Amino acid sequence: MSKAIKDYALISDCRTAALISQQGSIDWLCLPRFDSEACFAALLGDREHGHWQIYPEGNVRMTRRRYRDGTMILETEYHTASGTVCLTDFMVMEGAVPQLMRLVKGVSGEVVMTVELFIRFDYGDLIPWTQIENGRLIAVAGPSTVQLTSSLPLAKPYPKMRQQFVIREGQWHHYCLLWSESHCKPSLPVDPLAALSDTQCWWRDWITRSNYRGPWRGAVERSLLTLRALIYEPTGGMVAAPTTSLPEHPGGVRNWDYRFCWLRDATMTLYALMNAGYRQEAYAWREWLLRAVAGEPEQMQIMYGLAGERRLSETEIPWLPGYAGSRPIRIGNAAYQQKQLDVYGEIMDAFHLARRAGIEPHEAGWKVQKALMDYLESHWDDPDEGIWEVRSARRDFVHSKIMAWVAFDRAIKAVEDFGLDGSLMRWKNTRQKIHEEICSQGFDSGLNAFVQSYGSKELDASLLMIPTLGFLPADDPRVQGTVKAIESQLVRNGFVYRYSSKEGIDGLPQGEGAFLACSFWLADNYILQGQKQRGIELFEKLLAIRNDVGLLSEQYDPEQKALLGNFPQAFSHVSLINTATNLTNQHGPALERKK
Ligand SMILES: OC[C@H]1O[C@H](O[C@H]2O[C@H](CO)[C@@H](O)[C@H](O)[C@H]2O)[C@H](O)[C@@H](O)[C@@H]1O
Repeated sequence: MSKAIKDYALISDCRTAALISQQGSIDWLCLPRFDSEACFAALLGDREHGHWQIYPEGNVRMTRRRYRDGTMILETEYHTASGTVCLTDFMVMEGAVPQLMRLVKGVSGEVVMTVELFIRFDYGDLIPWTQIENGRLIAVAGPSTVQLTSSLPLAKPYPKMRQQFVIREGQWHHYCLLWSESHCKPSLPVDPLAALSDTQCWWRDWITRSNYRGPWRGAVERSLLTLRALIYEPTGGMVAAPTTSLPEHPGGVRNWDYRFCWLRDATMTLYALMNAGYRQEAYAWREWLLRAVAGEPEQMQIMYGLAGERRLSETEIPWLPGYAGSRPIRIGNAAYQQKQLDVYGEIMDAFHLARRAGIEPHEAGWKVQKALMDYLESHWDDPDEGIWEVRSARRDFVHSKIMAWVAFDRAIKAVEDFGLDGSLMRWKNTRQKIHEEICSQGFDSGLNAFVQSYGSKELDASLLMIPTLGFLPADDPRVQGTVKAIESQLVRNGFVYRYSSKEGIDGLPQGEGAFLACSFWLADNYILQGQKQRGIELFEKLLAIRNDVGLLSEQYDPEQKALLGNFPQAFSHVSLINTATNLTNQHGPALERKK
């Protein structure tokens, strides 16, 4: 049976990441990159699809987990009848190759520990050739070698490695799993305690650069660290989440691969990081973006691989049973071929925010922005698949049109406020035309609300972003009407669903959870409307559903009280940071981006 998603914690070396259960089992690890094949895939199948567990033998009375302050180093303490043991898990930062370190420390008494290692390459399918060589376990298959070293002698690995050892108060042992290319000689593992200290310094140096000082500092810093953990250090690209196919509905088909860089998710992340004072990441992201979108504007994609790869073809993996039986398991994401007009607005907004934050302008950057604007001038009125990436017919999504308006608005501001050259009059005319069109075709006076697409009677929670984007103020009656309508139709148990779950709305079978980012956006609206206390209540309700180590997935089932969808998801953590910033800013929301 699948463990609850909330049972997992994340460790990362900003190249790849692992998910570790409360029971000390690493059930998800792709090597060497976030988007590589998994060598532990028990998350989407059974233990035999690959896992690595270190756990006390016998009865565990209590388990306590936490990250070391300001780091992505996980400490899990197991209290048993005979003693207490602490397992410290982390990925080594800045190692030559990915290395996952596990330290076992005796805290009190003595505890018998069991170690079980089952390496299966290619998402649980490929049985590696495994042997013990010079005290090291070496597993080879195709392009990858995984090597395990330890302070303890290793047991024979056929078909899996299973061993026990006793740990007494004050003792410690370690295991190190190291990846290398199979045609190369495996690298030497680093010293575990030196690696622990260096990795701790790396994360703490990073988090001390945060300028958030409000009352939700713990939650904000954990979210910032999570976002940082999802940035692929070698290129500056960022994955939406480190997993594939964690379902939006248990047993359902809404299972997607999120191990790619969405321009939308990345620009929103950049916004949150810039607000928190992280400029270096903004520079790295800008360079990544300029490389990824280089070329003809009409060939720009809505998402790319970590290094800007363009072909992300979606395939299904038939051999994995899926999380809670949720199939198919998808590798790749067909959304890369979609048209989503909002990304132009996201990019123009991100560059605008960077200019406002004093990040020095970039000549090539403005050239790219102007080329995108040229393209958008003749395409803003095209129908598209929209922010939610519907897999049905293209429509005139109101959110997409609003983001087209944002693109022109920020281009105009680049000329007016920052002295850049551009077609000011033409852009102003188009901005006005889009605004008028949205207000006449995207607003339903019967519902007194903006609707999902032109002529539709459906609501859409993406429209909660209208005031934060500066399209209309929060006290505009049409915005207030939209918030009211969303409250009455899309809010259940206090959580916001992104749109109606009616058959045919998005081309997929029904059934998904409340969308957490949308729930944070509702809190933003309360704050903008001056209802700060209501905003705080909703925000704290959302904080309460984070798991024990502060992580959120994409969606939530309020009835089952279960996190759903890929985990942890950047979108949710970005929204948490933004709402906290909004609430903390005494002089009004920081999120009003129009200025
Ligand atoms: O639910 C349908 C779609 O779900 C995914 O998209 C969602 O995640 C993206 C990454 O975080 C986000 O940018 C998008 O707004 C969300 O709707 C999936 O990637 C799509 O293929 C799928 O159609």
